[in-house]
Amino acid sequence: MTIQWFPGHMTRAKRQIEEKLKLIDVVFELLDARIPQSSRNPMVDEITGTKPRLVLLNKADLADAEQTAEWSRYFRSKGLATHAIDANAGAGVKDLANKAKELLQEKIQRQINKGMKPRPIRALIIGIPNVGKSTLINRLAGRNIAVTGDRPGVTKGQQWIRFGGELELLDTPGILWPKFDDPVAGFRLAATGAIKEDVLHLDEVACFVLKVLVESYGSALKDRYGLEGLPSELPDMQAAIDVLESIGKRRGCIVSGGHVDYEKTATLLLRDLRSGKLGRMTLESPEFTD
Ligand SMILES: Nc1nc2c(ncn2[C@@H]2O[C@H](COP(=O)(O)OP(=O)(O)OP(=O)(O)O)[C@@H](O)[C@H]2O)c(=O)[nH]1
Repeated sequence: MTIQWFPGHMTRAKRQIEEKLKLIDVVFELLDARIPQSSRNPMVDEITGTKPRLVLLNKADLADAEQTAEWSRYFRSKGLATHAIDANAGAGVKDLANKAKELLQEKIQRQINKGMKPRPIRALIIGIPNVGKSTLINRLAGRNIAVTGDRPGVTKGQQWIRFGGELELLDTPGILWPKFDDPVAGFRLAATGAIKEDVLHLDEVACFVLKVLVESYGSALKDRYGLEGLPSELPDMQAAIDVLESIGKRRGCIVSGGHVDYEKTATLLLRDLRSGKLGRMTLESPEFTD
């Protein structure tokens, strides 16, 4: 679901997360592994403060594995522990308790030294819309539980979900707003489906995607649509439209008069990208973000 964010919403969302932080030991910051920087809330450091945090690169099954490794190195260089997961299929999810334990080692050791039995670690999942918060909560819970009531401004009784004997999770995630002020981040968010398609023009999003794909994943693009003579980069919008047109022709996205239906072609391209049919792809690299 995409929420329209206004300053009032942001303040409320921030306050709601700050309330939840009082209850927990560790934050699981969920990012989309295909766009780790663009799917990051711009105020997350400020909001989470000194609370121990684990960055989870979700949808890793759709991302370029080499790039995910690069991003993990990047976050580690910033002092943030990172772990790649696929909340849908469950890959990496069972390691979460151990990862959280590693982060809280000193605190746990102090409890043991005092002769106390360490209690389960309490965690909160936070992230922007569509990043996979509910999917991860449901996977950890081992069943579908309702979390949709936790929209900013909607209050709901909170419960703990037990995962094994060592981890407890708040059943309502913290919802953060995505980046708005950076137009390129906006295109990346639209490309992966994190923001609604009617916010940005579909064909513009498709042209943005094509530019990235031609430059980084040209052979996958060629193979998928049987394209010939694909350039190694797209210097301008017209060059991207030309590729979109070739795809439209190859896929029979034609309207009366024999013209290419750009919207239909753009929809097809974005559907293929989001479902992984084009292969595993990451749309931004860490070296460009600092
Ligand atoms: N391929 C893949 N898809 C995923 C993964 N995690 C979540 N999804 C899909 O991403 C979409 C959004 O997941 P949700 O769990 O609803 O995301 P959310 O963060 O709770 O979204 P909001 O309710 O809008 O805040 C769904 O179609 C999920 O099936 C993953 O690791 N891999």
